[in-house]
Amino acid sequence: MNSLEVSNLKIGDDATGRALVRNSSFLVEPGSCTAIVGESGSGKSLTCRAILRLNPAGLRQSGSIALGGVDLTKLSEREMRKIRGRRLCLIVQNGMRAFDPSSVVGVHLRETLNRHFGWSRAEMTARMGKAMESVRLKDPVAVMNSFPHQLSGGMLQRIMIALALVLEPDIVVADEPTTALDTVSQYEVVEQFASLRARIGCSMIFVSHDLGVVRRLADEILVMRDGEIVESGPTRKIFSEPRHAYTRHLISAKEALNRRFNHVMGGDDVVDR
Ligand SMILES: Nc1ncnc2c1ncn2[C@@H]1O[C@H](COP(=O)(O)OP(=O)(O)OP(=O)(O)O)[C@@H](O)[C@H]1O
Repeated sequence: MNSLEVSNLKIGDDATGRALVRNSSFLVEPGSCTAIVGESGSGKSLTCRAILRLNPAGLRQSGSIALGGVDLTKLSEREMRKIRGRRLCLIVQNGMRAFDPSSVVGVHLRETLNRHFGWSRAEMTARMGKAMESVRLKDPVAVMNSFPHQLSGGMLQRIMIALALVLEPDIVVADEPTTALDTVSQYEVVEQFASLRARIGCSMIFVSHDLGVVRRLADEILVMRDGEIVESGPTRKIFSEPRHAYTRHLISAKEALNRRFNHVMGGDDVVDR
């Protein structure tokens, strides 16, 4: 597996001249998980999409993004298409948007696998079926014959994880993949992300507003605010010794919510007033 090194990434809006991501640099080591946290509009999604070169053309971008030493910003669109999916996999917040609503999901899955491997239709179906079972999707054949709107958000995210299991990318970029799910599905999907990493040894970039999820999955954390990385470091250190006032604010807001929840549920914690 390869590392991903983002150096001096700047993204700006040509139309307004606004700086949206300011000089971001970070390294994702092979096999490790880096979480990006920060308030809405801080530049998390733009950073994720920049890695896959999926930002709109109206946004100006500079800096380098090296996957295993190869600068992705220098590749042709044709070369980049071979890397998307096969080596870099994006999982977005709303599973419904990832799929073509007019086809059953099996069509989309086979198209993706067909682009990267020379497998027969039977082999693609067999591999997807096995991966779906391993992410606890019952009856893979029925799932593959369903339209996206017939499946729940949690099922669609698990299908994306199953696809990643088959593709075995170097890096999975997950942009708030659990935000739109109910609590039970969130828990199940987070556990499937953990097991995906353990099974294929991929690295992960995981964007989440949920610091509980971040604590469960991430080795490193980047805290973004107004397009800037204001703090970064190992997860345990960020939680135990947050240096930046904004990071302390994020952590204390999360702890206050936990205390309130425990209080409402009959626990002993005192509620902050
Ligand atoms: N295509 C675009 N053109 C102009 N500005 C954009 C574009 N996409 C995003 N922005 C702006 O860039 C900033 C960062 O957006 P981004 O989507 O990266 O935020 P985010 O941290 O992912 O927020 P959220 O948690 O709400 O998803 C925001 O102010 C947003 O309005």
